[in-house]
Amino acid sequence: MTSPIATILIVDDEPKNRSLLEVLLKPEGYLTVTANSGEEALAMVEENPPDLILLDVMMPGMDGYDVAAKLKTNPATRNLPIIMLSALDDRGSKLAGLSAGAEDFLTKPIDRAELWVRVRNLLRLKEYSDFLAQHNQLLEQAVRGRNEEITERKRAETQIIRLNRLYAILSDINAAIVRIRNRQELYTEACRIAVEHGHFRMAWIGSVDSKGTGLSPLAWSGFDEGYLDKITLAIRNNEADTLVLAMRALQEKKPVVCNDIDSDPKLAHWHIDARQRDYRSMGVFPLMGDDQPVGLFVLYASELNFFDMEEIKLLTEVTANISYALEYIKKEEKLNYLAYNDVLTGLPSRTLFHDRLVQALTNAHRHRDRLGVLFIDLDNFKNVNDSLGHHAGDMLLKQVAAMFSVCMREGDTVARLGGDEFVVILDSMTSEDDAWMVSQKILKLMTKPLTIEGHELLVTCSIGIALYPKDGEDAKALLQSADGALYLAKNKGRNNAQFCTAEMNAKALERLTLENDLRQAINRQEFLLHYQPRVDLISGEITGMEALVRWQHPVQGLLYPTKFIPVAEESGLIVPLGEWVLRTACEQNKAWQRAGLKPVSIAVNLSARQFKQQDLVEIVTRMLKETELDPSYLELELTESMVMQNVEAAIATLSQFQAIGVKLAIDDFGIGYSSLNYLKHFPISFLKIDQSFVRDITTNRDDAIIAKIIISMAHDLGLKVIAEGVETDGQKSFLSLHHCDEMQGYFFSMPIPAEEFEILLRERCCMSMTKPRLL
Ligand SMILES: Nc1nc2c(ncn2[C@@H]2O[C@@H]3COP(=O)(O)O[C@H]4[C@@H](O)[C@H](n5cnc6c(=O)[nH]c(N)nc65)O[C@@H]4COP(=O)(O)O[C@H]3[C@H]2O)c(=O)[nH]1
Repeated sequence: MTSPIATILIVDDEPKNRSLLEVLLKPEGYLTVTANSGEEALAMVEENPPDLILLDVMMPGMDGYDVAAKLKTNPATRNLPIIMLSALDDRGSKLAGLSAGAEDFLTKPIDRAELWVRVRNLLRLKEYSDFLAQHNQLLEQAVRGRNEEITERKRAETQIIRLNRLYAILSDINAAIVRIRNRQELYTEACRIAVEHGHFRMAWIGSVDSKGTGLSPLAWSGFDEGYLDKITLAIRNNEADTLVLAMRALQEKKPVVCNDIDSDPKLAHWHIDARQRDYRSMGVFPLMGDDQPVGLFVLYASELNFFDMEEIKLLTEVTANISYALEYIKKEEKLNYLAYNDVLTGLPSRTLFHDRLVQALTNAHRHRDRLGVLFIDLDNFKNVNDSLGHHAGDMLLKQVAAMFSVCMREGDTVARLGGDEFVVILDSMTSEDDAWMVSQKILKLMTKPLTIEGHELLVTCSIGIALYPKDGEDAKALLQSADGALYLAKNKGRNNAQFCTAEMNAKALERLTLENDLRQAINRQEFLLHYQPRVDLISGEITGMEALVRWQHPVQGLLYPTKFIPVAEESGLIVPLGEWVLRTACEQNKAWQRAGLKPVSIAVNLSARQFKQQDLVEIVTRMLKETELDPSYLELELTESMVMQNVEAAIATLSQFQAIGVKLAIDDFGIGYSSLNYLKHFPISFLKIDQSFVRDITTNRDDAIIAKIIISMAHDLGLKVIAEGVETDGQKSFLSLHHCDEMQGYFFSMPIPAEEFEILLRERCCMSMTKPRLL
């Protein structure tokens, strides 16, 4: 097939666009003609059909879609290839153009190289289809003149089938290139088309590493039966000599074919495998990027001598088009990356941050979650830039960005807005304190000097905190609040974090002071334990006690756990505090036993953080050993949520406690998961019904029913039930009536200091079952 000079009709109502396209196409050797409207274009096509049309979509009067539809419904112009031109880059416009019949679509501003490739491909396809049409005519003539050479007809038929196949591959792969913007999808589709339309037995595509030799198969289609696994193994074992054709194609950067695998001695190690799968010929076509091989398109056919000149030429063209598409995807990825990421730090950029914030706010709104935004500004960044230069400034920003990222949880976003401004989105916070804690973590992190280009620098930062929904319900309002809070932080002398409201700042300050005091309280021995008796419901005897921690604060007086346990938990101070409680409780119980008082067990509350400690069982064992308390006199109280968080790990830890003889109780039962069903898997001895059920047990029918159910189901599971917070005779009677085993509450005694509890025990006292003792 020889190609005469192709004529291209350019249809655009903008004269500037028409001239630009002419300037781009003429040097490539094409003849160009122009029309300034759809109507004029149709008239010109009728008079003198071009070889290809570049058709603008948006034109006054008849638009590009109408023109394409008209041409494609007319049998005389149906085969004219059309490339639509539009400033709209959306999928919908492209699909509308393609469904109007256009073969291809280009987005304005037109990329010169892309225009050339698309025009060249479509002209080539047209050449094939014209050629096919001519042959069809010849064939029809041949059929009509029955006596003409049969062999010639057969040859023409075979040629037509073959060309049809080539045409199908080229056109389908070109359509895939226009449609697909994802590398893997493109590979998979190209292999599928080669097998389904090109009738190859198998096709695979592999990528090549940056050294140009390491190959990894990424997509395949057709009859493989483990062949690709063997190739992958050969690659992994570095058997370059068994992959001769692939290696040659990579080195020579051009196609390599073998038209008879079975008799090629270089492929001897593949003979059996190839024969079993009916692979007779194979072709290896390199995919190129920046003049270097980036991959290979490998095709196997079940005919001998499958790859003739025409076939190789076409497949070379197909691979050139795939290579072009890969380059395009790479460019697009780079552009996307640059649009969404800060090049210096690799953090999300302002645009991506904004997208994520809007997304996070939508989720928070839907799930009624809280969300926090922190605005962070480095305090002395300008000094670094001025004194050490911009390069040092850049290095500092990179280090700081990496440090910020490290202290975030998965799901949180750290972004750089520009300069020394960073911003953090804290997703799904459990409490408002979370934002405060993260800000403190960041401030703490920044107290460590950084080494930048040999200089040791101390760079502090100021942080503004805003919370959704209270400080703003949309991205703009929230950012304004965070910015306002940052201003407050700067005004307060920098190196601190501020909320945007006075009330929140006061709370934060209080919390911060409490945490600092708590830190010193352990060393200053400001903690003490109070003990609350547990009473047997039938005999009224004291069966045990619960140790409850108190803090004798030097300024604020006696503080109760609800005031400081959450802060201790969040700051990690609960671990040393918890150990102190355990040791003191065991020591005290042993001391009473040594003094000859009635031996009873002591219950100690464990916090969630303590329960997660890897060496908790060892710590408890050590405490028991050191205090010489028999393990059967120690009970550990856990909440439902603690054991339900990781059921398997919880069962393992609880079993270890059971093995050493320590008893276990589930505290506050009923308010958590209410999964009595699960409880049978835990080796526990007691269930403590939460106060909130006991409170209204005599007045609220639901609470009464729940309490009754908990008691009877716990008994079925062999557990003892303890009711907490029993304050009245009515509550006590109800619980006795329904066979609750033990009780604890102000009705019997408030939690009391050790000396008072000792008196209770010394009296070997049966608690009064009729009148409140200490209320
Ligand atoms: N209204 C009312 N309240 C009653 C009555 N009887 C007892 N209480 C109170 O209910 C709480 C029972 O302890 P809890 O459920 O384990 O709940 C405890 C426990 O979860 C935690 N806690 C106390 N000590 C420790 C400790 O050493 N370590 C840990 N991790 N948590 C502790 O703090 C929570 C509160 O402790 P406290 O303030 O001592 O409050 C105690 C106790 O004083 C009653 O009849 N009516």
